[in-house]
Amino acid sequence: MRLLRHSETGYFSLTQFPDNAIPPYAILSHTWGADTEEVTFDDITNGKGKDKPGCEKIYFCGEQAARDKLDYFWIDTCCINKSSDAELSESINSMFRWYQCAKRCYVYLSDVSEVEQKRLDKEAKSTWEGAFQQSRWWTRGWTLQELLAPTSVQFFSKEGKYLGDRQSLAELIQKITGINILALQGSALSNFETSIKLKWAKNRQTTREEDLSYSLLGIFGISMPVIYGEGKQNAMRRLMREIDQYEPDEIYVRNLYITDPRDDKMRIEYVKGGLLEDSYRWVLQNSDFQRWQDDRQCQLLWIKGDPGKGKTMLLCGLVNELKSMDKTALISYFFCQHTDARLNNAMSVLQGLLYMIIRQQPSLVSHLRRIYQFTGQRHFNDVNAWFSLSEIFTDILQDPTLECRYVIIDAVNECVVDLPKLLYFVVQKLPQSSQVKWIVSSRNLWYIEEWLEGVDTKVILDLERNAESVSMAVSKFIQHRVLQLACKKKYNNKTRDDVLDYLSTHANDTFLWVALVCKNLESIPRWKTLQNLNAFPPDLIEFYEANIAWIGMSDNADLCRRILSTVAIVYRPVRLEELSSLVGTLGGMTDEVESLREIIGLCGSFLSIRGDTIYFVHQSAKDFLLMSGLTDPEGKGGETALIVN
Ligand SMILES: Nc1ncnc2c1ncn2[C@@H]1O[C@H](COP(=O)(O)OP(=O)(O)OP(=O)(O)O)[C@@H](O)[C@H]1O
Repeated sequence: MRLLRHSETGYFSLTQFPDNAIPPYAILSHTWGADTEEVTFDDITNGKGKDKPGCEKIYFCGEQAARDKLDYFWIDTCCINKSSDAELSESINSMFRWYQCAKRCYVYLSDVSEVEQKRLDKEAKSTWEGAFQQSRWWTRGWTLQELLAPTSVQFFSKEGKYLGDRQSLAELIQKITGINILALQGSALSNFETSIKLKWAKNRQTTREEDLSYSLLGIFGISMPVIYGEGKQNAMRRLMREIDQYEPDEIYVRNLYITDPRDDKMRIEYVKGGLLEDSYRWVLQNSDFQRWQDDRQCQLLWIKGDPGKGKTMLLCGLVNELKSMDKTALISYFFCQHTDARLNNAMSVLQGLLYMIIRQQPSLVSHLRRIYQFTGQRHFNDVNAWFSLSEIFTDILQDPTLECRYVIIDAVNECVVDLPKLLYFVVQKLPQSSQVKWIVSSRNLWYIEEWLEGVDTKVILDLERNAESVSMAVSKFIQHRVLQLACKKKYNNKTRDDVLDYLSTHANDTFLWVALVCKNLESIPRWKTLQNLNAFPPDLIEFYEANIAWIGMSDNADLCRRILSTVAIVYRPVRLEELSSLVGTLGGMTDEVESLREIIGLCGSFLSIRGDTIYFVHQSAKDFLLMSGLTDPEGKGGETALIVN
């Protein structure tokens, strides 16, 4: 791959790197002007092209990359020597990967100007949105993969002003392109059907007609020779043939799909307010962790701790760390979640782990094919499904070509359906998978301990025994969150320091408590912060009790009580529209979804809404409601009453 960097002359120079030694780089996405306007490979090699209009975006990209501390960057106009057919063909087949591996992708929108818009419409609140939606960038063929392949896509106006990124603008981009929001949030493209991906590409244009097909190679994860001159139809026919060849096995993997744990990890990190490295990296220095990592005999690391001690976030961090320690290591993981019926049973765990392994090492699909080619989808649902899947998993674990080095299961205590089956599976598979290291996390529960007791090759990392490290991690979390709060709520220094001090002295080494208190402070007017601060009790249970009492005193106590008791006793997360009828039968109140949304906000320490679904902010909130006797299953007429006062 050939990369650009600033040269000593103040212009740019090109350096060729072998595939295994490519430095971190940024990449530009843009639309091409007329050929004469763009700076070419020859221009850069001969130090020319400075007066061409296309030079502006090269300067922009270089400067932005420097701001992001990246020395190198790539631009298609001048990093490919297009006079070489071989290089052009190789570049077209590599392009998706190049965008995928870039640290940052900058989308330079030459037809979106904040300044011009402001001049035209002084009243306009959103100065660029209209032009953004109309930009030519959305109509071009190649820009589809440039939007979807990179992990970080940032949009800039023609003045180089940052407009937002793919994540923050996801809803608007979905509206413009019709692309599924999950794909915009980074979900693997293999999760989307061929017809859907073809729909995303429909109505896009390319200068050369064959590029309509060539620009989709990476999106479908295939490669084929580039033959300019073959025409649009032939190129499309060849593309479809390649896709069809790959499809039959794809069906087996899709049938396996319950969830993509990579999406779950992204969602969990997002919902929990973002992963903070400073609050989990202590584990890398921990002697138990190091023993597990260094000693070949130690296969299982069991991370255990009380509610809200940061286990899930620790595992999210460990996935990242293990990946960056060994870039070739394949990791399969699963995050159990009691509140989600897709994520709370042993079968889903197995399917999720297998799905991740096969997605990353597609050749292993042969183990699935062997069993399922005669039976198809039904086999995944019948009474023997667990046993045949376990057999497939065992075969995969013993496959000499297996590249999977780590299997990680978070929160096994939240696997409420068939937990013994799952634990039996883990304990039994350990000796049969000597090249794989396992991590399991759970709360401190005797029945899990009983299951894992017999494993000789395990190391226990007990968070309660590492209280000092956890305490420091919580302190860093407090500092981070309070600074965020202070910034958002515009606290003065005294308020900020008082909040910091209060949280530090009362956190009791529990992340969750801090997270919940900060969430509450977010919804309190700035001037009431100190007044309300001392009302938060330091203990998690007390915290929930205080919140229940608080809800009890509010004008909407009855309504909140009904909602909390309904959501607590139903088996799966409730959708807003379902709740309206449930609560309606309880009290004949409004069934307006938006009103319900607001009312749910009043139960904020317990409930949150994602999309249209209501979740407990944390499992412990639900545990608290169910176990502390605040729900009364004997309630009248099948209702469950929550005693608030
Ligand atoms: N490293 C971290 N970065 C950012 N936030 C964190 C981190 N660790 C913990 N938190 C915060 O603390 C909260 C609780 O953490 P987490 O859910 O990981 O705890 P847990 O031990 O898995 O709890 P439980 O056993 O009850 O499931 C999270 O919602 C998050 O807000």
